[in-house]
Amino acid sequence: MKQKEILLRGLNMTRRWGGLVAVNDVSIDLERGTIHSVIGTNGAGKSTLINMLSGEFGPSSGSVELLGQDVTTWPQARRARAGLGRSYQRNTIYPTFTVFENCRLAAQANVQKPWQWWKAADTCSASTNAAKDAIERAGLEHMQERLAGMLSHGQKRQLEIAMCLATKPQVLLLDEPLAGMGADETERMLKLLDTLRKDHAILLVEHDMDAVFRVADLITVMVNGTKIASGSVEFIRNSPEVRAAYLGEGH
Ligand SMILES: Nc1ncnc2c1ncn2[C@@H]1O[C@H](COP(=O)(O)OP(=O)(O)OP(=O)(O)O)[C@@H](O)[C@H]1O
Repeated sequence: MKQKEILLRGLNMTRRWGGLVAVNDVSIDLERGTIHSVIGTNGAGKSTLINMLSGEFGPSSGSVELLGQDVTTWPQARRARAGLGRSYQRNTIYPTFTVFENCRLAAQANVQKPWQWWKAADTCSASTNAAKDAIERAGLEHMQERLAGMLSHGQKRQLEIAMCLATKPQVLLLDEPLAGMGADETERMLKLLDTLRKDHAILLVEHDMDAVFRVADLITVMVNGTKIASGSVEFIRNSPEVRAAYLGEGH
């Protein structure tokens, strides 16, 4: 049997905001070749979880391991350089730059050599290659010279994934990549996630349940900061606790 390759591991993570426990003793493994989705109602703690894994802020207790190394105290930029990519709920693109320029900037920003900013950007071939590769993988080749601000909502979300890929991550943390998308855009994004699956470990926080049930390999369900269930799509679909706590009968 193929050996599991755990790329990112959150262990017994708890995050308190004053008296509020936003995430309570949650552990999660992200494995290469797997889309692991975290679902839960508003305020369940999904963004807090993703923020602790990405390094936006640390856990109040618990730890995070990236590629077998304890990174709990590492800031986000250091984790990013070590292979952790993240896309945001909010738009992080530069609208007056092209698709290509946005990706190249993302690639350059991930290099730990600030003086490279002083070089003419087009001489920096590593960033250029990373940007081209990311654009191709995200299926945006035909619009790489287009200004990012001119893209449709769905294309902007695709660009955000491309910008994330330009940093050459092993792990992708995706916070609601389908938010606000129409049916066609959703289909395109699901296809993209499917193709990215084999090379990466993907964490998908998403409200669109139909999409989650179609694309995820594993699902973790959170309620009020606590993990109430984690397992295969079939396991979650048939779990009475999950149905009672969260899902309607439609799934
Ligand atoms: N910076 C903060 N300061 C205080 N409380 C916070 C902070 N961030 C989140 N919380 C609280 O922690 C809890 C979990 O919030 P979180 O945003 O992680 O939930 P979520 O599952 O991502 O919700 P949503 O689906 O609405 O995005 C909520 O009660 C929220 O109000």
